[in-house]
Amino acid sequence: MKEVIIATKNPGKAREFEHIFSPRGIVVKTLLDFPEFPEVEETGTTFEENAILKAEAVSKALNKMVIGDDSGLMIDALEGRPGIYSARYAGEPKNDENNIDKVLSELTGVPAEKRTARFYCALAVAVPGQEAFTVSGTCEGRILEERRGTNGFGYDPVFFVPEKGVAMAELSSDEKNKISHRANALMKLDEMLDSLLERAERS
Ligand SMILES: O=c1[nH]c(=O)c2ncn([C@@H]3O[C@H](COP(=O)(O)OP(=O)(O)OP(=O)(O)O)[C@@H](O)[C@H]3O)c2[nH]1
Ligand SMILES: [Mg+2]
Repeated sequence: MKEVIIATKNPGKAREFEHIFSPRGIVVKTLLDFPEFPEVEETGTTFEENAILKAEAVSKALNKMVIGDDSGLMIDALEGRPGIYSARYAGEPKNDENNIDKVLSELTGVPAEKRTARFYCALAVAVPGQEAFTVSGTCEGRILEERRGTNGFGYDPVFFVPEKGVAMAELSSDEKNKISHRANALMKLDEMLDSLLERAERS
């Protein structure tokens, strides 16, 4: 059985990875399957550093290949915020609704053409005994003035995807997983993934 471990406790990310991997016959495990595993502290200053911190902590603990995902929303009118602080933008404990409210209030009065933003996803691959490496993907859009749709997670209800003409949260998971920052990053792993998984199976 091919299995990939993702170092995340975020159920929204977990669902997306399952959706992307299961048609390929790959079983996804996340930290939701290891509830005793503590949340990895994200002390890095970039998405890449944090993705590596997550992947390596879990890879060392389980002695297996692990993928870490650090992602977030970068809004041009807010000089790239919330960025690496996206999950906790409105403070602890992390709360998607409060984060959206904070972003919308900071953008009050900013016209549509200046509400450009992008999602960014860094994926780190940690293999025991090897140096971790990263790939990244983005997805361009614009911040709406109010929520639309109920799919996805995080800031999806206020992230307008121009190429689709709807909010990210109005897309089906099939549609989101074709165009998202996470899907674009994963695509860059695609060629390596089979050999990495075979090696992981043998280890
Ligand atoms: O609308 C969204 N659609 C997405 O597709 C998406 N991807 C990331 N994000 C935001 O960025 C934070 C990640 O922070 P993050 O990488 O630290 O993850 P997290 O803390 O939620 O879980 P973990 O993986 O660290 O366990 C998340 O909480 C969200 O606020 C997204 N928002
Ligand atoms: Mg996190």
